[in-house]
Amino acid sequence: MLDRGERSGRLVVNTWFHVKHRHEVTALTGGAPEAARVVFGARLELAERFADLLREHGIERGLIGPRELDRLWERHLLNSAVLAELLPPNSRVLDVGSGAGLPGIPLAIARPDLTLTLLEPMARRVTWLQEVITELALTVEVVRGRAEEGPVRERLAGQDIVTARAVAPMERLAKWCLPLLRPGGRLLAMKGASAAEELERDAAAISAAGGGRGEVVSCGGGVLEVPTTVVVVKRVAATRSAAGRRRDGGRRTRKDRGR
Ligand SMILES: C[S@@+](CC[C@H](N)C(=O)[O-])C[C@H]1O[C@@H](n2cnc3c(N)ncnc32)[C@H](O)[C@@H]1O
Repeated sequence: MLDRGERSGRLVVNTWFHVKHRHEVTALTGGAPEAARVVFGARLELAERFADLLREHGIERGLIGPRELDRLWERHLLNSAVLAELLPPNSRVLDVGSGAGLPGIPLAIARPDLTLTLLEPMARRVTWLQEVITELALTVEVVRGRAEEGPVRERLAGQDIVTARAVAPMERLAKWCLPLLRPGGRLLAMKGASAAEELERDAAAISAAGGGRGEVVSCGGGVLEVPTTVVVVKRVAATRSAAGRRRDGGRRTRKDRGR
């Protein structure tokens, strides 16, 4: 799918969303598109090394499918890194279900000011994430576990931001991720074209889990052909169980009940 054009420094690419309509992107040496320099700046080389690691080991280690090799940058690295637009400086960020390291590793590369943790339950993926972090000398913590587990909640609660890409529907993400945020913190769920429908469908569950109304926003509009669609949900209240008790151990106040 990815074939080198005749002119030097240009690539002709069939992108994932326009398979029939070929378009051109300017390529940097090493195969990264020009947009990668805008997004990763002086840390582009680290992003290129991550792309190389995924290209060399991603398929054999069950992290990406063979079709992803040709669209690593646009669909995976850049699509993930542009989420940085929504992250305030020096935020404490948790990437739930990090898998191959998306969006967590591109965010760690693009934004070294963040305090980043990657959460992943599968042992072999945790090993991969630790290897990548060592190889790229990133300051990132990796935790093995599931977002909804008690010890994980105790250890990782109070995040400013929780990210999740291709992990679960909004209903489950809200239940798993909102308790990991500080009040006022935000869940950023990377979603596809049906983001607005999903948000509407799961609105009641999101509210019950302590989330606000939620909105669909777009990131990377200036650099990506297809901007990244993100569902943003603010944690506005403590998570409530059916019995009316807060999952965080507190009692409901008159103010809570009136919400
Ligand atoms: C489809 S993969 C996506 C991985 C990565 N975010 C990406 O976009 O390439 C979903 C990941 O979520 C992890 N996962 C599933 N349930 C989870 C849970 N309850 N808590 C944390 N991670 C979970 C899986 O182990 C898997 O690595």
